[in-house]
Amino acid sequence: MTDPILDVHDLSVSFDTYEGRHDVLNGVNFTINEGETVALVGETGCGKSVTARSVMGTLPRPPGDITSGKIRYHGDNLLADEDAHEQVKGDQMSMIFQDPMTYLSPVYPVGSMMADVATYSGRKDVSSWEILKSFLGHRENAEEIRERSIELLDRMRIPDPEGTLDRYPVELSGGMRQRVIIAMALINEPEFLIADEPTTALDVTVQDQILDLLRERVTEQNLSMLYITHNLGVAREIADRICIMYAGEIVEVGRTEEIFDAPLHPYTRGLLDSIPKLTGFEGSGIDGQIPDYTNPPSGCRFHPRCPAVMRGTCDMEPVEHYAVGEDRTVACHLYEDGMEFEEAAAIAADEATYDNEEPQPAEAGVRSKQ
Ligand SMILES: Nc1ncnc2c1ncn2[C@@H]1O[C@H](COP(=O)(O)OP(=O)(O)OP(=O)(O)O)[C@@H](O)[C@H]1O
Ligand code: NI
Repeated sequence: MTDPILDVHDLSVSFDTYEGRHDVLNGVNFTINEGETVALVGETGCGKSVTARSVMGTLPRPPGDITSGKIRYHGDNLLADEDAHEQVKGDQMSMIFQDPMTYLSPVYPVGSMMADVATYSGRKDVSSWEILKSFLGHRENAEEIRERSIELLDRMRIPDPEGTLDRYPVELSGGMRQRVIIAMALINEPEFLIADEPTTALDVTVQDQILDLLRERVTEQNLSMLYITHNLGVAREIADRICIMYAGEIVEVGRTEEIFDAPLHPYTRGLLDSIPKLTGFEGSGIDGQIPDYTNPPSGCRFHPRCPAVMRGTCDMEPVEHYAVGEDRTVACHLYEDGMEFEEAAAIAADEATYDNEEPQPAEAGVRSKQ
C-alpha cells in the first residue's frame, strides 16, 4: 500500500476564551489514502470544522492553539513549516466551506470570482500591478481561465454555464450556488479536497444531486477527499471509510460498510440507532449532549453518556485506539486485549459480553446524563 496523502497524528487543539481554556481536539488520528474519500462524522460541536481548519491552515490562532500533533501531507509535517503549509494549501488543497454565503462575495459575478481563485489562489505575494492589470481586464490567460470556468460549470450540470459567469450569487438557487462553490474549489485542479457539510442547507433531492456530482469529480480527477458531515446517511453515500468523532476524539474508524454492518463503539451504535430506517437497528439514540470542553470528562470522554459504561474503568482510565480486524480501530475499553473482529462484532450486536462481565448501564451519579 502506498503512503497516505494525509496523516493526521495526535492532533490536539485548545481555544482560549473569556470563559477559560477549551480543550477541544484531544489526540485526533486519521489517515486518507490517495484517491480515497474519508468522512468525518459526529454531532454538532464535536470538532469537525476545527480539524478541517487545522489541516487547511486556516485555524484562527489565537484563540486557537495547536498544542500537539503532526499533519503530514505526502509525508511532510505541515505544522512544522508554515511556508510549506501555505504552499500546499495554495497548490494542492482546496476547501468547500460550511456556509457558502460567507465564501461568495455578493458584489462580484460568478465568473470574476472564479477567475480570482484561478489567478491568485495560493499566492501571498500578489503585486498591486497584477491587481490593477486584472482590474483593467488584462488578466493573463483570461480567456483560458474563462474556458476552464465554463467547462467546470458545465461539468457541474449548471444550465447555461456561460450566462452563469455574469450572474451574482444572490441570483442563484441554493443548489446552483453550491455547484458554483464546488466548481470554484476545483478550478485549480487540487489533489486534495475538504468538503465541510456542503449539502446541509439543501433539500434531500438537491443534496443527492450534489453528492453524485462530487463523486463524479472525485473519480474523474482522482481526488482525495475529507468529507465532513453530521449525517451518517450522507457519509454512507460518499465515503470509502468513516471516522466517527465524539467530543474532539476519533472514537471509531472503519470501512463504510463495516461501520454500518457492525458498529463497534457505543457512540456509533447510538448514532445509527437514531436513523433506524437506514440500518435496521432499533434503539433510542443517545441521551445527553457533548461535554463542556473547559472541563472534559476524565477517562473516556463519552463515558457520561455511554449505555455500556464500566465504572472504575471508563471514567478513570484514558482510552486507547484498539485495532480490531483490518483497517478498523475503536477507542473503547470494551475492546481492549486484541479482540478478533468477529468477537467484537458479536459484542457490538449484544450477542456476547466482554469477559463475562455485563456492561453496567449508566446511572445518575456516574456523571449524570442531562
Ligand atoms: N474560534 C473559536 N473560538 C473559540 N472556540 C471555538 C472556536 N472555534 C471552535 N471552537 C470550539 O470548538 C468546538 C468545536 O467546533 P467545530 O466548529 O469544530 O464543531 P463542528 O463539529 O464542526 O460542529 P458543526 O457540526 O456545528 O459545524 C466548539 O464547540 C467550540 O467550543
Ligand atoms: Ni462545523
